[in-house]
Amino acid sequence: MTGQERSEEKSECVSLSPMMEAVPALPESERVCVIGTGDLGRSLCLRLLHPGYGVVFGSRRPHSSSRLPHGEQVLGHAAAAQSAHLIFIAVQREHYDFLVPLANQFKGKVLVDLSKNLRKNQYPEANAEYLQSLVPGAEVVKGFNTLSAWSLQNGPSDANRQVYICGESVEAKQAVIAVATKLGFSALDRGSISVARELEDFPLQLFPQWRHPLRIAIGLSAAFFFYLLIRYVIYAYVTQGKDISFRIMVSLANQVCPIVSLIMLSLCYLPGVLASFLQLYRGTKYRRFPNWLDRWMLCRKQLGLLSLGFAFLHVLYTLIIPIRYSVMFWVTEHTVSLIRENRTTMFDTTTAWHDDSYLSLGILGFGLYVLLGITSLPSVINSLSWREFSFVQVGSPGPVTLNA
Ligand SMILES: NC(=O)C1=CN([C@@H]2O[C@H](COP(=O)(O)OP(=O)(O)OC[C@H]3O[C@@H](n4cnc5c(N)ncnc54)[C@H](OP(=O)(O)O)[C@@H]3O)[C@@H](O)[C@H]2O)C=CC1
Ligand SMILES: [Fe+3]
Repeated sequence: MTGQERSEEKSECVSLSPMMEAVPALPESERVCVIGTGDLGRSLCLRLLHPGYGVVFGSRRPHSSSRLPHGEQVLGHAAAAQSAHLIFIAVQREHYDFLVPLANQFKGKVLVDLSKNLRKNQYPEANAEYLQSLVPGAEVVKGFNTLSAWSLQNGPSDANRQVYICGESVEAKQAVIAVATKLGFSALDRGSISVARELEDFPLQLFPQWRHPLRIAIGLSAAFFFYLLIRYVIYAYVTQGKDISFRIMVSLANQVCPIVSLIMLSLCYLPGVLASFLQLYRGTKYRRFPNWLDRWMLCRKQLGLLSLGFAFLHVLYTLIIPIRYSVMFWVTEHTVSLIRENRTTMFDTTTAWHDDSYLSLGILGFGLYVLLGITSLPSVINSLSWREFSFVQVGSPGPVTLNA
C-alpha cells in the first residue's frame, strides 16, 4: 500500500463518537467487518460488541453514516474488507453488484450472506450462490438470515436460539459457528451452499405444519355446524314453525366444539397407533413409514393443540350458559309459574348427583387435556425423562418418531 493510499484510507475512517478512539487494536480473529449500515448491520453490530468483538463497518458513505451504536469505525468498502477476515454482508441482494470491483479485497475472506427474499423463487439462484459467483475468491457462508434485526438486537432467547448455516468450506463455516456461539446462538450446519435456497425460504414459510390441521379443523367445524343447523334449527322451523335460530350463536357452537375437539384428539393419537401396528407387522422399526403417515405424524402436535383449543372454547361456552337471556328467561318463567300455581318441587338427589358428576368429569377431563397440552411444550418435554413423558402422554409411542 502506498503512503498516499494509506492516508486515503485513514481519511475514509470516520469516528462518530469519542468511544471509537477507546476501541483497542484487536487481533484479526476478534475483529469483524459488517458491510452495510442499515437495520440488520446495526443490530448485528450491537450483538457483536457484547462478547467483545471489534466491529468495522463498510459503507458507501463512510463520512455521512450516522447514529451507529457505539461509534464504531466506518470505512469505505475496500478498506473495511481488508480490516477483518470475517465479513458480514448486510446489504440487499439486488445491490450485490458493488462487490464485483472489490473481488480482490475479498480474496480468501469469509463472507457471510445475511440476505433474505420477499417471496419464494424470487431469483433463479440462491442469494448465497449468486454472491459466490460474484466473488469467487471468497468463501461464502449463508447464515443468520432466519433472525430479524429485532431479535438480533435483543439477543438469543429460548425460542430464537438456533441459527442455520451452510457453505462449501468447512473452515469458513467453523469461523462463523465460533462467532455465533460467542453471540449465544447455537449454529446448525445444514451442509453445502446448495442448501442456501432452503435456508432463504425458511423465513417465508407460513405455518407449514399447521396448514393441514387447520384445514381439517375448519372442515369438521363447518360440516358439523351445518348438520346441527339442519337437524335442530331448520327441522324445528319446518315441522313445528318454531324459530329457535338464536341457538346458532351459542348452543350450536357449543355442540360443534366438543365434537371437533374429540375428533382432533383421536386424529392426534391415531397415527402413532397405526405406526406401531405397522412396525409390528413389518417386524422392524428401522424402515421409513409411508409418506402420508410420516406427514400425519409430523403434525400431531398441531392436531393436539387445536383439539385443546376447541375444548377450551367448549369450556367458555359452557360457563356462560347461566347468563344467557334465553336461560334466565326460562328460569324466571318457571319460578313465576310455580308461584302462580302455588306448586313446589322436591329436591331430587339423583339428579343433583348426576349433574355434579357430569360437571366434575368434564372439569377433570379438561384438566387432563391441559396436562397433555403442557407436556407437549418443548421446554416441558426437555425437563421430563423419557419414562415420565410416555407415562403422561399415554399412547404416544416412542419409536414412531423415527421419521420426524
Ligand atoms: N432487517 C432485518 O430484520 C433482516 C434483514 N436481512 C437481510 O439483511 C440485508 C440488509 O437488510 P436491512 O439492514 O434491513 O436493510 P437496510 O435497507 O436497512 O440497509 C441496507 C444497507 O445496505 C447498504 N446499501 C443500500 N444500497 C446499496 C447499494 N446500492 N450498494 C451498496 N450498499 C448499499 C446501505 O448501507 P450504507 O449506506 O452504509 O452503504 C444500507 O444501509 C438484506 O439483504 C435483508 O434481506 C435478513 C434478516 C433480517
Ligand atoms: Fe361437554
